[in-house]
Amino acid sequence: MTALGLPAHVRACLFDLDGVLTKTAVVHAAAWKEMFDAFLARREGPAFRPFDPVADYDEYVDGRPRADGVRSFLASRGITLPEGTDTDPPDADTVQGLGNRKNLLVLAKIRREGVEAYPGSVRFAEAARAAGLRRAVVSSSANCRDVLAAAGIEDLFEVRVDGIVAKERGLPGKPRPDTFLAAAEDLGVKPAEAAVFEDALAGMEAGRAGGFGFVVGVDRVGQAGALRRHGADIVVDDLADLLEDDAT
Ligand SMILES: O=P(O)(O)OC[C@H]1O[C@@H](O)[C@H](O)[C@@H](O)[C@@H]1O
Repeated sequence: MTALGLPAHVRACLFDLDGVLTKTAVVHAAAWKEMFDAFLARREGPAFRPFDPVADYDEYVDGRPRADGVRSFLASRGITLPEGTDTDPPDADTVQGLGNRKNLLVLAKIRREGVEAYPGSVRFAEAARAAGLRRAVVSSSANCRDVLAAAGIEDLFEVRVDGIVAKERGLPGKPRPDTFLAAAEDLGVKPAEAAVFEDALAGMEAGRAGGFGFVVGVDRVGQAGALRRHGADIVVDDLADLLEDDAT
């Protein structure tokens, strides 16, 4: 293990964004809940079963590209909607319309509340840079670039593979490993030389499926066991826990 708490063969770090670098997983979860609950109430009446912002979010939505999250949660309730197109208005009951509605809610929340980076993640990424490790952000979010900029941390990363880049390159999102593999390739390292940092179960699966050198589960919500079952080699509460000078 190195001073960064990583195996010696690791030459690059591939960081998820929401919930790993920035405190935005809860913002996404709240926006998903607001959108799905309004949709379910309209469709099923007042006795509808609400979206659970922990269990449903983790299982069906977290870490996946936006439209995949819509489809996957609706499928869990036995609902299929027409796909629509990405220009659908936010009141259209299509997969894309629901996704657009949720995105407006996320953007409004981010505008209102701003974006904060986790201080421990910033210190870890700075330590990785100082140690000569390559660094990428790998996020399903189409808002990744704006969130990095709002948190003031975009300069810490050499490569960004996000929802927009994935769409341009035709890469399937997490839980498939393709976006992480593309980031490793862009950084010039083999998957076995890269460590993946993820808080989402879908991200863990992507890390395992891609044959990466080390998979770090970041547990912000008390799901360490599930992260391990989905592929984490190690689980930490915060990236600062990996730094030698923070070890107790
Ligand atoms: O809707 P966006 O910003 O493109 O993000 C897609 C997904 O990005 C992931 O990073 C989040 O974990 C999900 O909650 C989110 O739905």
